[in-house]
Amino acid sequence: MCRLVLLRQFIRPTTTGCSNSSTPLPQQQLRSSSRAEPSLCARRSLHVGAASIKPKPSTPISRTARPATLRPQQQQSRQYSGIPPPNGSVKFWPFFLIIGVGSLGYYMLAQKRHDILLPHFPNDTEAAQQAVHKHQPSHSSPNFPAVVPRSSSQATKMPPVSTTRAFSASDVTVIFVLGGPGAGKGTQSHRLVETYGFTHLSAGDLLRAEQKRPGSEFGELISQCIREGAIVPMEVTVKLLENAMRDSLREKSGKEDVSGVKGKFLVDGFPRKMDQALKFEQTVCPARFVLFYDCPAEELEKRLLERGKTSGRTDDNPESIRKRFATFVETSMPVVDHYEKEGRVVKITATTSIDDVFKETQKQLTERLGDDL
Ligand SMILES: Nc1ncnc2c1ncn2[C@@H]1O[C@H](COP(=O)(O)OP(=O)(O)O)[C@@H](O)[C@H]1O
Ligand SMILES: O=c1ccn([C@@H]2O[C@H](COP(=O)(O)OP(=O)(O)O)[C@@H](O)[C@H]2O)c(=O)[nH]1
Repeated sequence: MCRLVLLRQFIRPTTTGCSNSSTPLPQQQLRSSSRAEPSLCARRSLHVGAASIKPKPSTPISRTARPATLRPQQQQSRQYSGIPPPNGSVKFWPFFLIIGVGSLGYYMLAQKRHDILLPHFPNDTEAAQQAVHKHQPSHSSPNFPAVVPRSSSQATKMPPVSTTRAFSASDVTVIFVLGGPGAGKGTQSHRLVETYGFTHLSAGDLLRAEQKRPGSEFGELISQCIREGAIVPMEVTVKLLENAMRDSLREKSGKEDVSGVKGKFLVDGFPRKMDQALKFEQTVCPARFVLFYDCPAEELEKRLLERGKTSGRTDDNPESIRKRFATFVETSMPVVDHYEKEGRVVKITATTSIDDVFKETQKQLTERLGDDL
């Protein structure tokens, strides 16, 4: 894909040039940077070592050269350092007391920090994903996203993901809407809602709403992922989408049980990672196809910086944009490639005007969906 090539060219110099980038560093880069650190340390210690082991003029001290007797002042000071007290017992308890109190203080501080901090989010995006994936899905909170209080012993748990499909593809039409950040997914989705009555589910909007929800167990995790341009663990996003679909069908039908209720959904900005794609199609509903808005990085960046003037989003800034581009190329494009191999991608050039992009979208959807549109 020529646009992809452009995007890859665009991000390469920035991602490889920044050492504190949150995007996944190529393994080689990681390895070389970890090799560089010891050598820096080695240089430092060499420097210190050279100073400390500088040979002093040798003045051999022979036993015979020592003064035979100590002056009274010296004798007194030695009583406090080396010579045992008159009663013969050395007092060790103050040392034990200090060590004991110090250890207890350190332990309490460590416990407190452990409770306050969410899973440590390292700079490397892939490492961050691994860190959060260590938290296994909980099988005891079926009403996610419910208010799950964080007790001191409770780590962040992922919501459960069901193993059967929540909706039937014969009732529900799902179209994934993908494209780089700022490609116009949201803009085109809104138009499609107005014209065809789709239900628009933006994964990013759902995550931002969950982030703000008082008592959300995932708020801090989501906020960190979004700022870092990383992908929130799929359990969270898949469950949010499933819940939103169910809510929409319930609202539409006025029934609690939504089996047999028809609906058509634009799932915007999802799936951004292969695991999400597979999990959603296995457990929620298979997608009909992917609407992919193709746009070069230069244009995306221009649009995002413009949007950032008014969006209030924590990730519409140059640093986060760079990270999002890298995540898009490395993690999300393989999803598009996967669906393309299956003949399930409808590619639309997103560089023309909003109206023209929409006309092209309508044309393609009509061809694909026919009466279902
Ligand atoms: N075809 C287009 N031409 C110019 N600007 C566009 C176009 N499509 C969207 N935009 C603008 O670009 C910005 C990003 O669009 P948006 O739909 O929010 O992108 P996404 O949902 O893909 O992140 C918005 O400010 C929007 O008005
Ligand atoms: O399935 C998703 C969709 C979004 N995000 C996060 O939400 C951010 C914003 O996504 P959105 O689709 O709102 O914005 P875009 O980047 O497309 O402009 C992304 O960078 C990710 O951090 C995520 O983790 N999983």
